[in-house]
Amino acid sequence: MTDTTPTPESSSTKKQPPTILCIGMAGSGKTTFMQRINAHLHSKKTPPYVLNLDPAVGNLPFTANIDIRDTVNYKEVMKQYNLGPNGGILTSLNLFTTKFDQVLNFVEKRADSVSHILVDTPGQIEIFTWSASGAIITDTLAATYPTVIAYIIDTPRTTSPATFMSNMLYACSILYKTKLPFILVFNKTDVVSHDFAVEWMTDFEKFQDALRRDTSYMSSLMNSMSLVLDEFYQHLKVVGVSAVTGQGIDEFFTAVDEAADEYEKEYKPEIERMIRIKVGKEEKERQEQLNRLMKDVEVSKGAEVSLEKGERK
Ligand SMILES: Nc1nc2c(ncn2[C@@H]2O[C@H](COP(=O)(O)OP(=O)(O)OP(=O)(O)O)[C@@H](O)[C@H]2O)c(=O)[nH]1
Repeated sequence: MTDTTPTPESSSTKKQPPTILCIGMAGSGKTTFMQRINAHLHSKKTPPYVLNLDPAVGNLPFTANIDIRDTVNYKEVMKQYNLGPNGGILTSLNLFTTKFDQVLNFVEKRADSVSHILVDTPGQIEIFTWSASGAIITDTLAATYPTVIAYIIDTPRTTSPATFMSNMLYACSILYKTKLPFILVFNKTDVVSHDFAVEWMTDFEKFQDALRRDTSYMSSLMNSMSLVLDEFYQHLKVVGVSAVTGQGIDEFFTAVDEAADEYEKEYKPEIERMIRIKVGKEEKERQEQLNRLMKDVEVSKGAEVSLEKGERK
């Protein structure tokens, strides 16, 4: 019988489908965007594999291959653990994460036949971005698949320099936390074009002008922070889309392809290096434990320990 277990080399050279993690503030249009990109891939006859990680979503306008709601009922979790809505969502995500190895097995079985893996995250952004389970899910997916963050922004609600800046700072914190290729998706461009945002990101003076016009108490704080963000913008891809009309979706997928290439060239070697360090550390600890055990055996001169005295009759 031949052994079909993939070696680390064969699995790392196999082309894996890019994973798109959709993250965004409540109401930014994540679910509508997921519906749009899912429909787009189906229309191209390159269907994706879809995961829904939002336990509180009422009506999902697309079919998810794996839906957290099939595993945990967040209203029951709220009752059982006496929690409010956010605690209920977080606990449901934690419970689901304990089974994530099984989820990965399902994904792996289909990885050869799907074009992308799409992941919708809970509406309350911090539940995914600042929780241990969110980090475990992100890191586990990113260890195998070229994983890309699609950060969805509600463009019409980001036109003031203050909201724009807070949104960018939030995106910046997610970029540095996940250390993954990042696409800023300016959604709802059917209502307001994202040109102002591109201008602010590429021309520092233009953003400074906008800040000067903004007389809110935050403007001096933002003035200094905008200098920091200039460096952050270098690491981003920016696209404007409308999840409702479908405009900009082709550009979004071009950005995903580029981000997936970036993952292979820059991020994957770093992720593999971190995994090697972790495995090396575990191996060292195991070896130390073994050495301690061998020492104990030496001290007792290998004499057998009688269990008879300790047995209760
Ligand atoms: N005009 C316009 N409206 C949009 C677009 N995308 C989403 N919306 C609307 O924005 C609202 C929020 O969209 P959702 O897809 O539910 O947003 P969400 O981020 O999943 O919201 P949560 O469930 O709170 O996480 C809905 O009323 C959508 O119809 C868009 O591209 N253009």
